[in-house]
Parts: sequence; C-alpha cells; structure tokens
Amino acid sequence: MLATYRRIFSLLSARDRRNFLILVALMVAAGAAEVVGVAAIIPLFAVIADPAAISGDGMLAGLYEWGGFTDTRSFLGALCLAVFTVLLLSVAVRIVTNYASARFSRGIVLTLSQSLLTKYLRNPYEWYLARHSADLAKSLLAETKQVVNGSITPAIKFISDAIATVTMVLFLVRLEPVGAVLTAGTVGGAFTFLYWWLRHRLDEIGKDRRHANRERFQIAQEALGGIKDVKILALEESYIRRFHGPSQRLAQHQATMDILGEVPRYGLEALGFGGMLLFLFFLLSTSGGDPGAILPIFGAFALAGLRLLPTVQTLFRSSTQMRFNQTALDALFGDLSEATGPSPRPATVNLPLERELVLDGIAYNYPGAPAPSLEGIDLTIPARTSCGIVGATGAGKTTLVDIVLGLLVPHEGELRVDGTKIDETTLRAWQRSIGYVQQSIHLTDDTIAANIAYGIAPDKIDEERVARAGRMARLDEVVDALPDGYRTTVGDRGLRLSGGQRQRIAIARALYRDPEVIVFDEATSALDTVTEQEVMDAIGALRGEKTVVIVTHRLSTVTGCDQIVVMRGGRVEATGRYDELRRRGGTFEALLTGIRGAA
Ligand SMILES: Nc1ncnc2c1ncn2[C@@H]1O[C@H](COP(=O)(O)OP(=O)(O)OP(=O)(O)O)[C@@H](O)[C@H]1O
Repeated sequence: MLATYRRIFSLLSARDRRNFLILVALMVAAGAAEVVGVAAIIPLFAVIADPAAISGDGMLAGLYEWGGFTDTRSFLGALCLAVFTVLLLSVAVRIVTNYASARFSRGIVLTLSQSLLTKYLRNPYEWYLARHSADLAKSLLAETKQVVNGSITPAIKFISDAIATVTMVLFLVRLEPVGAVLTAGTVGGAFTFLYWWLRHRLDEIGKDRRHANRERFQIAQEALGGIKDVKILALEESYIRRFHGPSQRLAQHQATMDILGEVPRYGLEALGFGGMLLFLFFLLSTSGGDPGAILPIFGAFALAGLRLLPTVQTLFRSSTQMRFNQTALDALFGDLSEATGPSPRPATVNLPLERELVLDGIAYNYPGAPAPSLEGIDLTIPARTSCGIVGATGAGKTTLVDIVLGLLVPHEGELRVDGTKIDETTLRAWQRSIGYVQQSIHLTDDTIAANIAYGIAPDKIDEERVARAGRMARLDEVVDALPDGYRTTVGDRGLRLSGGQRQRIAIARALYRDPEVIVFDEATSALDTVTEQEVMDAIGALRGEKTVVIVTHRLSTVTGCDQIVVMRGGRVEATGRYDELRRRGGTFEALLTGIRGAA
C-alpha cells in the first residue's frame, strides 16, 4: 500500500500536493468533529442514568445553573438539542471534507490526462513506431479514470477513514482502555488477515482487467476503423464475438472486486453486535452490576461503533481497490515517468529553402531493426525543382522522406537547408517550410475550409488563404459545384468525398500555410489513373513555384520530374531524368516493366 502512496505522490503536481495537505488538515478536523459528536452523548446519558448529577458542584450542575433551568425535564430537553446540534455539525464537517476529497480526485483526472497527453505528444515520432494508438488512447481516457477511481480516490478515502478511526479509537481508549484495545485489535486483526489472504487474487484479477480492457480497445478500433473491410468480408459477427470475451472478463473481474470489498461487511455487522454484548457484559461485571454507572460509557461506545462500522468497512474496501488497481497505476506511472527526448524549440519564422536541400551521408536504423534502412544517402535537391523518389517496396523511400520531414533523426550524416544543419534548434523552422501530403488524408467531420486550415481555430481561419490553396490544388472546380462552397461539411472521415477530391483537399491543406517545399508520399497511389491525372495536374501547377518531392511506386507520376532518385536496399542506386534512367536500365527498368522484388 505504501508503494501506491509513493506512486500517487510522485504523480501529483506541486499545487496538487499543497491541496492534498490542506485536505489532510480538513480530514483531521472531521475526525475530531466526529469524536466531539460521540463524546457529547456522555453528559446526556449521565443525567438520564443519575438525575442527581445536576445538583452538587459538578460540570453538569454548573451548566444547569448557568442555563437558569428549573426542572430536570427541560434541562434534559436542552441537552438533547445540544447533542443533536453537535452531531449535525460533525456530519456537516464530514460532508465538507468528502466534497473537498471528491473535488480533489476529479481534479487529478484532469491533471493526469493532461500530463499524459503532453508527454505523449512531446515524444519524438520514433517513439510512436513501437506503440499501438488504441493503447495510447485507452491510457489517456480510460486508464486515467480507472486509476483515479480505483487508486487515487480510495487512497484519499483511506487516509480520511483511517484518521477518523484512529481518532475515535484513541478517544475510546481514554474512556475505557481494555474494551477499546480489545475491540480495535480484533476488528483490525481480522481485516488485516483478510487483506493479506486476498492480496494475490487481487493482483491477478487487477492485471487481467487491464489486459482485457486493452483487448477491447484494440478490437473496437480495428472493427470501427476498418469498417469497409468488415462489411465486405462479413466480419461483423466475428468482431462481436471477439469483443465479448474480454468484455466479459472485465465485467467479471470488476464484479469479483466489488464483492471481495463487500464480503466483510456482513461479518463485521455480526462481530460488532456480538462485541457490543460482550462489552456490556464486561462493563456490568466490572461496575458491580450498576446499570446507571455504565450507561454513559456504553452509550458512547455504541454510538462510536455505529459511526465506525461503515468507516472500517470502507477502509477495507479502499485497500482492496488500491491493490486491484495497482497494475493500472504502475502502467500509468511508467508512461508518465518515461523520459522524453529534448523538445525541439518552437519557431515563429520559417527556414525557407532558397538554394538547395542536401542530404549528406545519411544512415538510419529503426529501433530494434537488425539492419539499417538507409545507408550512405547523398542527395542534392535544388530549390523550386521537382524530385521523384522511386523504388520497389521496402527500398527505403518513406524512411528517406521521414528524414527530410525531420520526423526521424539520422544516425549518421546530416540534412542541410541552404547550408544550415537541421537539428533540434532549426527543426521547427524547417518544418514550417514543408507541406506534406500522404496516401490517405485524415478528414475531420467539419467544413472543407476547416479541413484545409487543419488545426486552426475556427475564428482564425483565413478564408482567402483557403480559397488560394483550393485554387492551387484544383479543388475550386469541385467546391464551386457545392451550394455551400468551402463551408460544406465533409462528413465523418470524408465519406461523402471521392478519393481524388479527398487528395485534393490534402494538397490544399499542405498549401494553406504557403510552404516552400511540398512532399507527396504515395499521394496518388490509391487513385485510379484518371483521378491520378487530376491530382497530378494539381501537383504540376506547383512546378517552378515550389520545391516538390514525390515518393511513389508508380513511374507515371514522376515522368515530368526534374530529377528522379532510384532507391534500392536503403541506398540510392541512380539519379537522373526519366529518359536517362530508362536508357540506363537497372531497378528503374525493372520497375518500368513491372518487375517487383528489386529491393
Ligand atoms: N517501424 C519500423 N521498424 C522496423 N523496420 C522498419 C520500420 N518501418 C520500416 N522498416 C523497414 O525499413 C525498410 C524501408 O522501409 P520503407 O517503409 O522506408 O520502404 P518504402 O520504400 O517506403 O516501402 P513501401 O513502398 O512499401 O512503402 C524496410 O525494410 C522496412 O521493413
């Protein structure tokens, strides 16, 4: 349990820690208020047991006189009212403490998911290569909630209940040491033994709950993300069945956890009742059988027991919950404490490409890959020219483009823009100069304009820029035919648009920020030849104005390029214009005649 607290504390921000200390102070006040509430009953029972207590020189007699009471009945009535008020006040303090605890826990969900998203987004691109996006989304949304509900809230509740219990037990010890120590020892011992006995089972189901939840997210993402394949291959039933297994495990583990946390309640009620009878017997035998002498103490113990029973039960429940959710907490802690690389400095200006882009002796190895994916790449791309990168599958085209985009950092060699080396100090400025179009665009369910001005707040969208980017991408002919023009909604993930239209939106998106360089990564591969021609016309219109890099399988896409780079096995095999390369043969000739496997 200490490990849970250590982890939780390390996840809290300085502000959260400060608030936590305030919360603990409130909990101590609530514990004290509870004791006062119970202690208030003692004078009441003392008067009931012995009305003579109001005469003489005791505290009760003093109160009787100070209040100007004339008979025992009215004094008892006033005492009842006072006890009730004290009890109400103690309940009010408890409500305020519980409210503060709940607010504190809810606030942590926000802090945690925010820090996790910050951590994820600041990680370099390479970090994402080894991760499943469904897993990240699950951690961000579902697991943070699970950790807060299952670990942090119970941990806070545990402290609050422990403070209340300890304060009350200390008060009872002062009142009647033997009875108090015996009761606390029996109940505490029974709970500790039960927790010890259940701990391995809780670890086991806690671990499997996390696995089952991960499987659910993966299956849901696969099924909903690939809905076309699911429909065509009639995989609906198979996915429904696959989803059922982990969902059932998840529900079962949660139910087991709930019942394990509740089981001792029934035992505790019986134990409490039996204990009270035993205590009564003990008091009667030690007081010489005088019921009047034992009534105040017994009353206080009975009331304290009434207040403590649910508290002790929650103490146990909180500890089992913490144990059950330890795996989720550990995983979240692991993600949050993972070191991120240095964040590239933000840039406010572009690093424009005026003369040439140089790749000098570039080599790159994917993490864990046995062989380098790029080696000895020397390449010069003059500004405002077009460069086609071709090669068989696995030749290293995408890796090369990711290096140019600054997503991957080369292990050897360097990338230079007009002589400036691209490193973490210049990366952001370089990336501001690049527009990127990939094979399939991720469209949001928003207007065409918002999709072109991707990532920009709706009130900041520059409509003129949208129209200009649209014109350059040859999108205006499509948009002009729509009644709402650029304000037309594209529908979830662009289902209402054809492939060519979607790709033209992708080009317009890349052009919105008016970049000097525009990179097309298999941007036309998924299109038919007629649609490809439309998109190629749009790309052709950029020639001479922008530096264009086109990665493709299809040689028809690069016929007009100023330079074509032929990749093979992670190296540059040849460079030249289309006709030159055709004459030279080699991989280019093989690609031309459709022979694959040259990589
Ligand atoms: N995340 C990765 N981890 C390990 N190896 C990788 C990873 N991505 C690519 N590779 C390897 O790097 C090499 C180059 O891959 P790359 O994707 O750059 O080729 P490509 O020419 O773009 O292929 P394609 O035309 O099929 O997209 C391949 O051998 C591939 O297996």
